[in-house]
This record gives sequence, C-alpha cells and structure tokens, in this order.
Amino acid sequence: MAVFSLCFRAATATKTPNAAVSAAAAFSYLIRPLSHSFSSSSSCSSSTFDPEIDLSRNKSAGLGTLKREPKGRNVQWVFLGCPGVGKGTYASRLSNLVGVPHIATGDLVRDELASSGPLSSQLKEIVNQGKLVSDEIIIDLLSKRLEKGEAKGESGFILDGFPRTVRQAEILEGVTDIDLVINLKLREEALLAKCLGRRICSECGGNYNLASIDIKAENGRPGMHMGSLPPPPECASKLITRPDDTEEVVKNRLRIYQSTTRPVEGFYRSRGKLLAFDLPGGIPESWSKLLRALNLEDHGSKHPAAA
Ligand SMILES: Nc1ncnc2c1ncn2[C@@H]1O[C@H](COP(=O)(O)OP(=O)(O)O)[C@@H](O)[C@H]1O
Repeated sequence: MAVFSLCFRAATATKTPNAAVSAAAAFSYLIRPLSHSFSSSSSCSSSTFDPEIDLSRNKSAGLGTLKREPKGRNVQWVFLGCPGVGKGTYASRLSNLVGVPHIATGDLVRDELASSGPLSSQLKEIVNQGKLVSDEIIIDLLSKRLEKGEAKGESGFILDGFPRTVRQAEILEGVTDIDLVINLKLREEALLAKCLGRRICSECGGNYNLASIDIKAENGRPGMHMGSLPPPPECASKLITRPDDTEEVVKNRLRIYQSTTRPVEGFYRSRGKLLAFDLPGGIPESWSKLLRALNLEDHGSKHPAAA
C-alpha cells in the first residue's frame, strides 16, 4: 500500500500569505509518478466527440496498469468540468469500478455547512453566492478527509471539484502525482438545465436529475438527448434542491469556472495529463464510451441511477 504521510493541515491554519503552499511542502506521498501523454481541446461545451478521447494508442491508461500501480499505489485521478457537467456522477461510478474513494470537495463543504461548525456561517454566504471558498479552507477540509481515509487504509482517490484554481493545482502537484485529469465537457445549452434539474433525497442523499434535455440537430451540429434521472418512488417526496442551484447562482458559478478554473485545464494540459471527454448524451450514451476512452471495462457492476 502506498505510504501516505499527511501533515499540512496544521500548517494551513497559519495566516501567512503562502501558508497553503508552504504547508503543502510538508505533505508528502511516497509514490512514483505515472507518465501519461494526453491532450485536449479547451472548450467546456462541445458538440463533437473529441477524437483525443481514443486512448487505444496509450495502453498505459488501462485498468491493468492504472488501477494498481506496480508499487501498489491505487489511481489518483482528478475530474474537471463545469458545474452541471456530471463530474459527481461519473467520478462516483468510476470510483466503484476502480475501487478508490470518490472525494468531492463540494460534498466536504456541504458537510461542513450542515455541521454548524465554526466555519459554517462564513461558508454559507460564500457558497450560496456561487463563489469559491478560500484555498486554505478547502485544503484544510480535504486534508481532514484524506487523513480519515488514510486511517481506514484507503489509498488512491478520484478527486471531484479539486483543484479549482491554478494555485490549488500547483499545491496538489507539489505534494503528489496525479495520474490523469479527466476533463468532462458538455454542450453549454445543457449545463444550466442540468444544474437546475438537480435534486437530492434529504433522507438517503441520493442524487437525481429531473431535467430531460433534447437538443435538435442544427447547422451541422448533431442533436443530443439526455434523459432525466428520476428518483425511485421512496425518495420522490423527499427531494430537495441545493441552495446554490438557482439560475442566478449557477450562472455565477459558470462564470467563475470560465475565469478561475478554466486555466487549470491548461495547467494539466501542459503536463500531458489532461484527457478531454465530450459527453455525447446522458449516462446510457456516455458511460461505455467513457470506459472505452479509459481502456476500462465494466463487467456488470451495479450502479445507482446517479451518483
Ligand atoms: N476546490 C474548491 N475550491 C473552492 N471552493 C470549492 C471547491 N470545491 C467546492 N467548493 C465550494 O463548494 C461549492 C459547491 O461545489 P460543487 O458541489 O463541486 O459544485 P459544482 O456543481 O459547481 O461543481 C462551490 O461553488 C464552492 O463554493
């Protein structure tokens, strides 16, 4: 198992401007980097199936090599993509398949909000406006989650929602080797509708989506269908909407993605780690193609309708 020593949480609590960076220097994994050579286009929304997702030319991306690295380390992947693109859904499915934890920083933030801890009221205002919380806070929450996982013997991860700034990416790069960054892309017309259609079961936490999207073929662009992900009957009366999934806030989050997170794509592209995947539709249309792009196979494992 990978030896994973994490000791930057305390340091991130300090108030020096470069606290997170210097803290990160104290955060070390004893792992060996894998080398991948992927590239991507830069758009978050695209109607075409990106030919660069065909990794058949790069067999090292397959489960055989990536699921468990020769020294015994599990995969360390990152999911990038606009709000509403489906990062949580696909990251969760892949984490079940590959056998590593799916760690979503948005979930860590929401857990912190629900805990009514000291950060809670400060975070509430930021999150409900669709803004990003500070790098220090997010790294602190992520560190705690990784420490807990380490104590339980977890190794490897699929990160969803982190890094979201170039500074976060630099910190992460400084402390560990990310094997692969999957950049999910979906047509812009679908993103807002998908965010507004999101529902969570207040009892079991299941994620569903009421939006059913049909985009007609136009001007040489193919049409696209994304079915809804309806809740099972037992959840139907318990659905809630995230407070930051209102139209105004989603539009703000999309703007922040363009200005602040988009450069993270370039950060990983220049390091040859970025794999662009244009979602051709909903889960039925996309899942098997994503697996093919990753040289993975899913031998009938059971998935919930949504992450
Ligand atoms: N890496 C991060 N850096 C800063 N803020 C974050 C980060 N991850 C999550 N957040 C906060 O949590 C909110 C919800 O995150 P998430 O569930 O990932 O949203 P989205 O659906 O926009 O991808 C974000 O709008 C932001 O306020």
